[in-house]
Amino acid sequence: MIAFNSAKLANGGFTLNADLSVLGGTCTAVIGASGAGKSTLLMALAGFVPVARGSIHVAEKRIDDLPPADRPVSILFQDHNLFGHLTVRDNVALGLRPNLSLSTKDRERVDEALAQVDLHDLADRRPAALSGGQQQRVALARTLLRDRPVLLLDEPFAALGPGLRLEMLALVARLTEERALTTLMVTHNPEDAARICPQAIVVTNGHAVPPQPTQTLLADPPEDLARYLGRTTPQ
Ligand SMILES: Nc1ncnc2c1ncn2[C@@H]1O[C@H](COP(=O)(O)OP(=O)(O)OP(=O)(O)O)[C@@H](O)[C@H]1O
Repeated sequence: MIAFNSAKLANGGFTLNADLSVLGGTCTAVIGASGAGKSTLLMALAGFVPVARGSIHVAEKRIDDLPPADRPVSILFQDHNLFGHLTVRDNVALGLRPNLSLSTKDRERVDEALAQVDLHDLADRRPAALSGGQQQRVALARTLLRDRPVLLLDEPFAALGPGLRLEMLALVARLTEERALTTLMVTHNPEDAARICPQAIVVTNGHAVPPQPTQTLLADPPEDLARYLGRTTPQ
């Protein structure tokens, strides 16, 4: 479980207030207009945006005073930063050992992560010989190897076609359940949010609003969310 306690997040000159908690073991969407502060919320959890007031707890433990590397968090971005000269297996192994010096046990864990994202048959290929969706799965396997209980996804599948996007969403939903992860997913696509996230946080007017049921929110959105979703009728 994640809790932002009367937190004021200071991203340069931009401030976001968050006083909310997120259920563990499930996927929660983060939605709102461009520039509203969705990435700011995720980056504060990961330790790249400072908390000027209040605190952040994960599973009852205060984390906002920890350096990024010590936080129970891993992040997947849209730009997955794979290394072109390394095989799929080595790109994944980097999540575990940055110097690629692997023990037998490490190798087993890498193979396990590859199997979880159905990439074991492609482990010896280089990223250029993979589709966009397969590349994103390599990045996801590397993220999973970090074995952190909180998974942050910042518009990870925006560049993928509809079929691959649905495939990746299903994979995230499955891994969230299997590993009892607390997943926060920033998305501009309400259908993606509704598909795998029972609850959604709306970021608007300098505030992250506590999670509400996604279906209800999208069926009857407040005015500014309706405007963002393009559902307002012109006057
Ligand atoms: N380093 C920074 N210094 C000052 N302002 C920043 C910095 N980074 C982001 N901002 C501002 O903070 C606000 C929130 O940015 P953020 O990236 O969190 O929004 P977002 O909701 O994720 O947007 P998008 O959907 O476009 O990715 C924006 O107005 C942005 O211009």
